[in-house]
Amino acid sequence: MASDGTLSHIYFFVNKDSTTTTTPTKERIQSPDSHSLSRSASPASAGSSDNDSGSGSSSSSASKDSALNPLAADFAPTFTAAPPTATKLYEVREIAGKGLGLFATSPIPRGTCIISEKPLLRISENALHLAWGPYCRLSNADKKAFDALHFYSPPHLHLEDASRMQLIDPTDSSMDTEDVDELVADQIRVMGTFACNNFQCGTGLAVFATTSRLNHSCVPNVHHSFNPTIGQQTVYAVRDIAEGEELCTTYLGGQGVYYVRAQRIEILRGSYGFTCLCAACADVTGGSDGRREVMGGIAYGLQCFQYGGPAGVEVQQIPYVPRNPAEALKQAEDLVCMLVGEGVLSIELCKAYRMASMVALNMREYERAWEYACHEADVERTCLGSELQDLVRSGAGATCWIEKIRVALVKAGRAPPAVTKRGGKTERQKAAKREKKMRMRVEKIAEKEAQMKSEREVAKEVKAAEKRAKVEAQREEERKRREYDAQFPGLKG
Ligand SMILES: C[S@@+](CC[C@H](N)C(=O)[O-])C[C@H]1O[C@@H](n2cnc3c(N)ncnc32)[C@H](O)[C@@H]1O
Repeated sequence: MASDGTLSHIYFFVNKDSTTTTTPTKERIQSPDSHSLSRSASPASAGSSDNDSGSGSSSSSASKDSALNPLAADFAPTFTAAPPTATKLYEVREIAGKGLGLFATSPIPRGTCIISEKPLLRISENALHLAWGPYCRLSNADKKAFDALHFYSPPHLHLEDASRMQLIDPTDSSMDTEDVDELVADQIRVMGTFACNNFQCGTGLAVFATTSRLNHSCVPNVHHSFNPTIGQQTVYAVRDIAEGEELCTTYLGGQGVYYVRAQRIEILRGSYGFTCLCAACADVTGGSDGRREVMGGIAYGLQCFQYGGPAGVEVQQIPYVPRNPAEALKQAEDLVCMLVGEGVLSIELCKAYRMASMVALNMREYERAWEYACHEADVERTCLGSELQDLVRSGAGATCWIEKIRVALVKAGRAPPAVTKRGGKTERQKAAKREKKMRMRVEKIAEKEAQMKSEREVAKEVKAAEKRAKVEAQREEERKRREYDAQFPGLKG
């Protein structure tokens, strides 16, 4: 299921070397996700995990402002932990066409920890066929919670074959056919349930009593991840959520945000058996697809600019690779605006801010580097909370990046900007102006992209018409030749 992997590798950009066979993707964008799926078994007993510890709002108006105004200068990172509360912020409800889902029982501010829970059943990656053993060792209560989860058997996993090949000893004559069939059916149920409900959990995969009730949206309002520091799966609100709103995460983590609708439909149907009807998928104007294509292109282009392209490929041949640092900075800023415009507010947004900050630092634009790093830290805290010691240890988190910028500033003989100062009116006006400019630039890019797309379509049409005309002409010639042959049979040949 959707994954950013462990927290410690969330900051890697598009992985140009890895390939997965489960996820049909554009060649340049690879997904590390494992996709899996299912169907509702026992709605009544579902979703009430004792492990859940909801927590109250931690969202400050500072983070709210920066969410609405992603490149605004008036941001102050706060890093305050969400105060824990006993109140459960969601309930499990049935929803037409989706089975069960989680719904907000009160308004949930951005950055709130909604779920924090331990895995129900955990296995190594690529070991679905071995899920039966760990399942059998579950306590009765956990087995009941697992059995209540949705079941789906993705055709490409061939669960029956996997069960018969892996788990049955063909020489065991003590088992009659009925026993074997029953065991196979049980194993299929366990594998299918695991496949459709699992999330990345450290280096393995795990199913959770509550998180596994989250339905998918390509414009998610929550972010899920496994936090190795606390050993729990956490789910945070990435924007303010209204009471009664369904909580949705994305099953297409990482680069999946850059897939266009057709790609997403293929993956979600194949692995989870449903067709997504979220706002992005319902957008028939092609606007969302256009933006996601451009965003994916920019993200990859920036990665190539910063780290180099694939072996043997001239970087400048790759679309969207910026020609110079100034262009790279503009593109990174555009990417931030487009992600926010598209409602993609989690880790890919962190990465875009990091890229903007890195390019700015290379250009010795220290204040901008600092500002974008602070925005990154804000989004990071919103999605992952504040217990991020593992990120600090690995040096991957935003705070470590901010520290690097601070060192660079000191080396350059400049004082680090004050971080706690909230913006005044003029700052807000400046930020609004800047954002307007950005949006105009983004719209221009999208327009250009749409124009190029329509030109490509026209060219395709013309080519198809030419081909049709050619076939028609050949047919006509053939018809005339046959007519002539019929009239003058003696001259045939
Ligand atoms: C991890 S479970 C989510 C909880 C599930 N709805 C339940 O009843 O337990 C994944 C399954 O939920 C359903 N689902 C998830 N997101 C959906 C969506 N956006 N539209 C329709 N069905 C969805 C699909 O049947 C999918 O296989």
